[in-house]
Amino acid sequence: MASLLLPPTATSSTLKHNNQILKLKPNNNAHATCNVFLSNSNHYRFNSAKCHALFDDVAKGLLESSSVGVDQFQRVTEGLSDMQRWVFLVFGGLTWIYLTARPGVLVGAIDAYLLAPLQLGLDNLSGRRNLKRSDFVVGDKLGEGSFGVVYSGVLLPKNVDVDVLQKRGRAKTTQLDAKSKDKVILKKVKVGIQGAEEFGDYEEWFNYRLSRAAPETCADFLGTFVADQTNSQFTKGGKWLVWKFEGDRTLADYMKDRNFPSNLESVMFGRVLQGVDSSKRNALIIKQIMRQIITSLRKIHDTGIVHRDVKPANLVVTKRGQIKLIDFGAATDLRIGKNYVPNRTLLDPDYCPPELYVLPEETPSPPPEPIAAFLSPLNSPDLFDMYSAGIVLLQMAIPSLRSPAALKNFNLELKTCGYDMKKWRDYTRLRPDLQILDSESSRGWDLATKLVSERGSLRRGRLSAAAALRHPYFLLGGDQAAAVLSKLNLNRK
Ligand SMILES: Nc1ncnc2c1ncn2[C@@H]1O[C@H](COP(=O)(O)OP(=O)(O)OP(=O)(O)O)[C@@H](O)[C@H]1O
Repeated sequence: MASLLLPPTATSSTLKHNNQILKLKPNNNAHATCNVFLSNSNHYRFNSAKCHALFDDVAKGLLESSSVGVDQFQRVTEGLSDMQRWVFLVFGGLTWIYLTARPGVLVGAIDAYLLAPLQLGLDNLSGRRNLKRSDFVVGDKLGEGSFGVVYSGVLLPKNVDVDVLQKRGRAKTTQLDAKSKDKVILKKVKVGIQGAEEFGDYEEWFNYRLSRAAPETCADFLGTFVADQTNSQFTKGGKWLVWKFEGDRTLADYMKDRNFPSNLESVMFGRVLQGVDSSKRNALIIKQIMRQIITSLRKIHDTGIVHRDVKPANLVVTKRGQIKLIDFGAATDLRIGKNYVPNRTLLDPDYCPPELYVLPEETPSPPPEPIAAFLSPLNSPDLFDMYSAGIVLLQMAIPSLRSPAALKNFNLELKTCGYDMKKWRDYTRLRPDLQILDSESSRGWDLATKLVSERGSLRRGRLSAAAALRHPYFLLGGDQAAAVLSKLNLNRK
């Protein structure tokens, strides 16, 4: 039987048993009797034998209620000296802290080796992944990266075959009168280009991973198919990735317009801001966009993923005013070290932080995947994206930084100033209009200086997504209130 040792010198012991706080107190006459005070203020006196039995009961109860783990721990630690037991405890504790610390190597491993295969099985059963080329009609080309070409397209209804449509001369998206829910985006991975196949595999992997972990942050991923080589529309075979069409324009498209940010007002806030001073409106629109970007980054960073290509062209604006991340070809998952070293051509130098790689430069380059995963909790890899988010904030708030040429000049100046925005402000010849950032006690400016900066060490330096959301810039949530109001109005109509 388990027994609780109360040394003869002990004056009292407090224990919790059956939801009662028991205070056991030996009497002055040593072991002859003891007093038991219950938390319901009852008080009992026991003789020595009863007292001993009571201690035994309490000890047994404690051991039983403290889960099987205690039992196992006892078995494991049986035969160990006190010193060895302490070493065992400290080592176990540190391992646990390491595995569960951000970005969460343990949960990452569970996701990669358990949940991913499970999702694959379920998707196969439900037919979600059984896409084939004849399910789609491919439309206009929307973009071309180093490893893929992106097209608009339409997902055909189940009973319609693209070959039949082609024979009838109706195999163009414009001829299909597609409902918006059937519109898709297709990315064809280039064939015969070194690294392209790997890029396609990574992008597929990250999209499935995010559809499990943070689906609201990115475009809805429908799956992939491999085209045969015979069909003219899908020349040369190769892998295709398919997403739901999320919106006509990216943030970059909106920013090219002279009316930015007013051109986003109705999609983000409906008519809620009518009557508000125009500079305040602009500031609120920009704040809402930044809030959404950083909230999404916090979510993906919590899953251990760093996007590494955050820029206006990779942020799609949905018709409900949501900002969604696309293009995960350069992303990395630090919990399992996936795609740790991206192809450098995938990184956009205009939005890249000075440290370039996600781990600090001191890390021997390039560490193999498991080592990258092992090191990741010790670093702050997410800060890579926060720099890019800071550049997006600057471009939105300062009109003269929006063109690619101006951004390049800005980056040259910033480099000369050692990535110190305060120095840049005195140094620049770009005559920036800082009105939006300087409004509301310069909170926007302060946030920008804490994002567009050197990475720093041990979280002293650039702000993480979670810390940025706690910055005073976001505390006065006028933008959030307006967004909620506008949604309420929409729902009422
Ligand atoms: N889910 C989506 N919904 C709407 N539009 C999308 C979606 N995905 C991609 N696009 C459009 O396709 C364009 C190219 O997509 P993406 O950035 O993923 O491809 P890419 O091959 O990396 O091209 P690039 O190198 O030009 O960025 C985007 O800029 C956007 O306009």
